[in-house]
Amino acid sequence: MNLRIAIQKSGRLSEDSLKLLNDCGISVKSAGAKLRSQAENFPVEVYFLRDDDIPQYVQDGVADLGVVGENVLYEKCKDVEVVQKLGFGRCRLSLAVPRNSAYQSVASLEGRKIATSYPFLVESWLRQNRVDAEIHEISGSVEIAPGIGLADAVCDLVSSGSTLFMNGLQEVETILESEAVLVKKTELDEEKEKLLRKLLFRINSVQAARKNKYILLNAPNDALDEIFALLPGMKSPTVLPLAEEGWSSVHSVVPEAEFWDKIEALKYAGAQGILVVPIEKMIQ
Ligand SMILES: Nc1ncnc2c1ncn2[C@@H]1O[C@H](COP(=O)(O)OP(=O)(O)OP(=O)(O)O)[C@@H](O)[C@H]1O
Ligand SMILES: O=P(O)(O)OC[C@H]1O[C@H](OP(=O)(O)OP(=O)(O)O)[C@H](O)[C@@H]1O
Ligand SMILES: [Mg+2]
Repeated sequence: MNLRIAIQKSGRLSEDSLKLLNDCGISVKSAGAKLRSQAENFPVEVYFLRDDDIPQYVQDGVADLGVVGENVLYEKCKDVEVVQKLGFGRCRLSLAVPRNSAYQSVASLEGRKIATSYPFLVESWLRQNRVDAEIHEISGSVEIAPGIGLADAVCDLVSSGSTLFMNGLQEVETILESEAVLVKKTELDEEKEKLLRKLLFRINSVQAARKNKYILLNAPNDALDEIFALLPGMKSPTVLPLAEEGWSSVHSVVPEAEFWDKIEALKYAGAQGILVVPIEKMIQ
């Protein structure tokens, strides 16, 4: 019995999808000419596919699970269940117009032509905003459209904004924020659900580890109370005496997001020799 997982063959999500599986202790080789790969140490088989096809494959039960961007998932409207957000492939689906155009509000799109690979999402957004515009569907290189007279505006994915900039466009509306998600077929049999729970336990440990750092520092004993207040840790900090009288070593876990603020406060409280170490897995 295998869990069959569909991931993107080559593109923006491929490397992170494979890394996630590998960090979960599931060793899979990247896609070569071979488009199926059996993991060595977990009952998982990986299918390497075009990302657009993944929601359909999971809906049909050809694959049990898939890793896909929310942008593709919501465009395709397939009947699959989102199991977990994965924290990579972050981008937004945005409307953009030529930099020299006099865009003022959504109403400026009335009667205009919009080039996009996301006709369903754009259509729904236009309807919500009560704007009537024409959609011209193209499958790639969308940002070229206004420059060659194909459309007045585009709706495409943006992350750094450099593709828009290089093509003389400016972002004017965000219609969807997106990241990669793990999706599953709505009804899986009990044995596969059990494997999925096992996989999710590992994914959660990997994600928690990525969001936290292990911190070690030395501090004079009279500063410890203030330092403990800054470092709640998973339960409470570990404290070990140093060979030098009156000093201790403190170990704890700090969320990545609060990290720099904490370090400043710790130094101010008297901490020295602060070491910060990545965590490989974190089981809470
Ligand atoms: N610039 C970006 N930054 C971050 N994530 C992105 C970016 N562009 C796309 N993505 C995410 O990665 C997914 C795959 O993007 P990619 O450009 O590799 O797709 P593609 O060209 O359609 O690939 P395929 O050949 O599999 O159909 C997108 O659907 C989106 O979720
Ligand atoms: O805001 P930016 O950082 O410039 O990213 C945006 C670009 O990234 C994606 O294309 P990608 O580079 O993946 O190529 P593709 O069109 O072949 O999918 C997307 O379709 C945009 O064109
Ligand atoms: Mg695609």
